[in-house]
Amino acid sequence: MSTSDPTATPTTFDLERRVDSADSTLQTVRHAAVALGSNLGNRLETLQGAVDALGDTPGVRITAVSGVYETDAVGGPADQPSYFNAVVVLRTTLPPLSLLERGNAVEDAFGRVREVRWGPRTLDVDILAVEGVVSDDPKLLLPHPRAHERAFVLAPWLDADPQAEVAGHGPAAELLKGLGGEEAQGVRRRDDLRLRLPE
Ligand SMILES: Nc1ncnc2c1ncn2[C@@H]1O[C@H](COP(=O)(O)OP(=O)(O)OP(=O)(O)O)[C@@H](O)[C@H]1O
Ligand SMILES: Nc1nc2c(c(=O)[nH]1)N=C(CO)CN2
Repeated sequence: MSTSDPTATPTTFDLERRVDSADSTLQTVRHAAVALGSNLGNRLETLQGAVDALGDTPGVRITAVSGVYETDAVGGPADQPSYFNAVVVLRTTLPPLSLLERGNAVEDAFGRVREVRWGPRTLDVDILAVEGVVSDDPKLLLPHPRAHERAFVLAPWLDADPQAEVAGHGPAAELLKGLGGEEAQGVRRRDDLRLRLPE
């Protein structure tokens, strides 16, 4: 409206502006970090498929993808195959629970079955952190409650975001150092392998 008179009739232009400004508050854009893991099937193809599927999600834009790390399985049944792990950093307008649901749908699309805790899986998608969000809802704990103690998470996360921090625990670089570095937990960067950012 060209006038501040509250009784004046709003023009179409003015109404559009007000709707736009309401939209911008509904559509908060947040940074988030998502961990990917695979230790069954074609691990590299699965991780790339997961990156592409996440990147294809309306309201999600992937801004960085880590290198690929081959990692000894932590927890669960003995003698599991090694994992390929990676981390993607993204910007999203999705509410955190919708991001989790999308991650679960991508796991299902890659044949994830849930039988044994920490058992082998074609694909695991974990939400590591969502900017400004701390959650104690067991459906979505944020930051991820075990991220700070897992070199297979911290090493690729640092790759994708050297400034990464785990709220309540500190900078990822310090946390990884405190664990004795990546080698201490059997985490090896595979320089011969690479994940592409979605086009
Ligand atoms: N930050 C999070 N990211 C992903 N899942 C979460 C998160 N917080 C809570 N969950 C819940 O954890 C449940 C179990 O997830 P999942 O089977 O992938 O665990 P996991 O990957 O095997 O183990 P871990 O949680 O130790 O990584 C999911 O149903 C989900 O609702
Ligand atoms: N190396 C490795 N070990 C794990 C992983 C993983 O992604 N990589 N995920 C787990 C449950 O999320 C349990 N153990």
